Amino acid sequence: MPRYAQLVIGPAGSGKSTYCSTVVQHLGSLNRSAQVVNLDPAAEHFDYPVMADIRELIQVDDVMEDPSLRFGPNGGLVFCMEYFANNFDWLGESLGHVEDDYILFDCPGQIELYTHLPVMKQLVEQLQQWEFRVCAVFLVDSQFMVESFKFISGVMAALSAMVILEIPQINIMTKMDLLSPKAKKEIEKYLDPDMYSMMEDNSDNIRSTKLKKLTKAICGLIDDYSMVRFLPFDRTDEEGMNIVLQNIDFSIQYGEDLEFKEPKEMDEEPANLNYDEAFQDKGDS
Ligand SMILES: Nc1nc2c(ncn2[C@@H]2O[C@H](COP(=O)(O)OP(=O)(O)OP(=O)(O)O)[C@@H](O)[C@H]2O)c(=O)[nH]1
Ligand SMILES: [Mg+2]
Repeated sequence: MPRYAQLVIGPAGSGKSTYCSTVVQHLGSLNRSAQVVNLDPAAEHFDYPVMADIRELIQVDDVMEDPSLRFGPNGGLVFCMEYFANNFDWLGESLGHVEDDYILFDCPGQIELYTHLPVMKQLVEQLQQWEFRVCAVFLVDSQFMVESFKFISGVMAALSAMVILEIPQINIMTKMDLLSPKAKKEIEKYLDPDMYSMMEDNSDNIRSTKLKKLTKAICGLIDDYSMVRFLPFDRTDEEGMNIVLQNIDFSIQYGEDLEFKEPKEMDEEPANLNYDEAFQDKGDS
């Protein structure tokens, strides 16, 4: 039987730890069990019960205080993650082997982990060897996405994680509950973005012709290949959370084996919604 994993990633403060605790609670209310592993060696606060905590293996404070290392907070975190990559046995022992596991990994927010360092890719490969079906859940804070250029840089960050990890990725805009109804309406255009018109709207702000051309080329590439879109995540909206979960479950084929063993009733709803259908439903409502 496969095991299932969500790698919860995204910039610092985007809401990763809050997402993990909200989703675990929500799954509990649906009678589905899920566990969380904290992979942030600098974590100070989270309010979910942990199945395993990287701080048992190594802590950033210890690394920073070590006189032979003398790292600052960011270098310290990179050191911790490299140490972790050399000690995956610790994670293997902590996870044990329970069939049908569904585990959320609450990852650190440093962007360099998803742009050029190999550790997250190594983690994915290790989990796949342990028979996990892994997807990435990339979070961005909706508060920062109300302007086109901030949005484009968020898209690029999501894309860089997609390219480096090479696994299915669901991109999510968090903290939707903090938006006013007007801002919510405004942000809808960013969920399934038309990058060409976004570029047109803002191209007057760019003075350099070369930069204008480059931005246009990037927007065109993203749009032509429909590479990045976002699902809204509002922790106060159960229906919306279900749509996010359906997309994630679909990407890791959660439930396929269960269906195989227990044939469905004729009139039963399909367990997995197609990504487009789910997105369409949300867009229409
Ligand atoms: N209102 C609201 N606040 C949120 C939500 N998600 C996160 N927050 C708040 O945003 C802040 C950061 O959230 P965290 O969950 O710690 O973010 P994180 O991505 O784990 O942060 P790092 O681990 O430091 O990178 C906290 O004050 C949270 O309470 C949300 O959906 N709604
Ligand atoms: Mg966190």
